[in-house]
Amino acid sequence: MDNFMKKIVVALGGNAILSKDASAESQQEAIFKTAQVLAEFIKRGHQLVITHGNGPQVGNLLLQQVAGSSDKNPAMPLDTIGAMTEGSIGYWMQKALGEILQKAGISKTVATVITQTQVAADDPAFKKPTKPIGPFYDKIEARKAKEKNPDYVFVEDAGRGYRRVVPSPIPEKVVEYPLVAMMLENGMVPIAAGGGGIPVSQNKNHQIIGQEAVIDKDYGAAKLAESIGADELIILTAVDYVFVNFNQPDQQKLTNTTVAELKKYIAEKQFAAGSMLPKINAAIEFVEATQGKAIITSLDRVTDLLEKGVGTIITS
Ligand SMILES: Nc1ncnc2c1ncn2[C@@H]1O[C@H](COP(=O)(O)OP(=O)(O)O)[C@@H](O)[C@H]1O
Ligand SMILES: NC(=O)OP(=O)(O)O
Repeated sequence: MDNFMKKIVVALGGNAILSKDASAESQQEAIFKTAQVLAEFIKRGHQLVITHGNGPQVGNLLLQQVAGSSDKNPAMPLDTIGAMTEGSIGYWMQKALGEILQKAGISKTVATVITQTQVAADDPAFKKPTKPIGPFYDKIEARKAKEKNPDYVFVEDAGRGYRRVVPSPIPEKVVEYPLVAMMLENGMVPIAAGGGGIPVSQNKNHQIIGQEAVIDKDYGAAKLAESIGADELIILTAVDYVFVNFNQPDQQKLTNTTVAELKKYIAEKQFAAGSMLPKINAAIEFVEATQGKAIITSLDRVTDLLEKGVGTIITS
C-alpha cells in the first residue's frame, strides 16, 4: 500500500467481534485484538473510520428481549435493538482503541456515532427477508423456533446451520455522514454505521420512522465511504483473498482485479449470496462511485496489506 496519508473506511466482519462465545468478556477480548490491528492504520498516519457488523449481536439481543418481555416491559423493535448494538459494540471498540492509542502515546478521541441509514420504505427487501441474525440452529431447533414464532423465517446458512433472516434494505444515505467527515477533519477516529446503521425512512410528513430490518454492514460501509470521499474501503473478513472456484481443488486467489472482471465472476455465480457476494457488490459500488480502491482481506493480514499490498485489490 502507498505510504501517503489516506482516508480509509474499514468494515469489520463477524470474526473481529465474536470469536469464542457471545459473553461480553470474550467479545471485548476479540475487539481488543481487532483494535490492536486497527491501530496500525492510525500509527501510519491514516484517517480511519471504523464500521462493523452486528448480525449475531442483534439477533441475540432480540431473543433476550422477547424472552424477558411482559406487558409492563415490552421487547424493543428491531431498529431500536440495532441502535443498542451500535452502542454496545461501539463502546467496546472506543474503549479498546482509546486505551491502545493512549499507551502508544497517540492522543486521539475515538467515539461512536449512533448512525441512521436511510432506506426506501417500499424497498422490495421488506417482503423478502435475507439477512441472517442471531445464533445458528440445527434443523429441529429451527422447526421448534418457527412453531413458537410463525412469522419468523429461517434459512440454511452456507452449510453452517439454520438462522433467522430479516429484511435487509439497500442503504440510500448515511444520515450522519457530515458528522463523520467533521470528526475526521478534527483528528478523531469515528466508529460509525455499525451494523450498516439503523434503518430509517421518511413518511409523507417528513417524520423519521425506524424500520424492522438489519442493513448489510458492507453496503452501509460502502455508502459511508462514498459519502465522505474516502480513498479506500477495506473489508476485513476471515479470508486473505477473494477466490474463484472457492473451496474447489482449482481455487484461485484474486490479487489485483477490476470491476469488470468481478462482474463477469458474479455472472458465473463465483461468490456465495449470504457471504462474499455482498462484499463484492459493496466494493464495486464504492469503486464505481469514487474511482477509489476497495480491498478485501483478513484481519490477520492487515500488516501485510499495509507493508506489501496483500489482499484482493479492486480498482476500476
Ligand atoms: N469466492 C469466495 N472467495 C472467498 N471467500 C468466500 C467466497 N465465497 C464465499 N466465501 C466465504 O465468505 C466468507 C466471508 O463472509 P462472511 O463470513 O459472511 O463475512 P463477515 O466477515 O462479514 O462475517 C469467507 O470467510 C468465506 O468462507
Ligand atoms: N449488519 C451486518 O451486516 O452484520 P453482520 O456482518 O454481522 O452479518
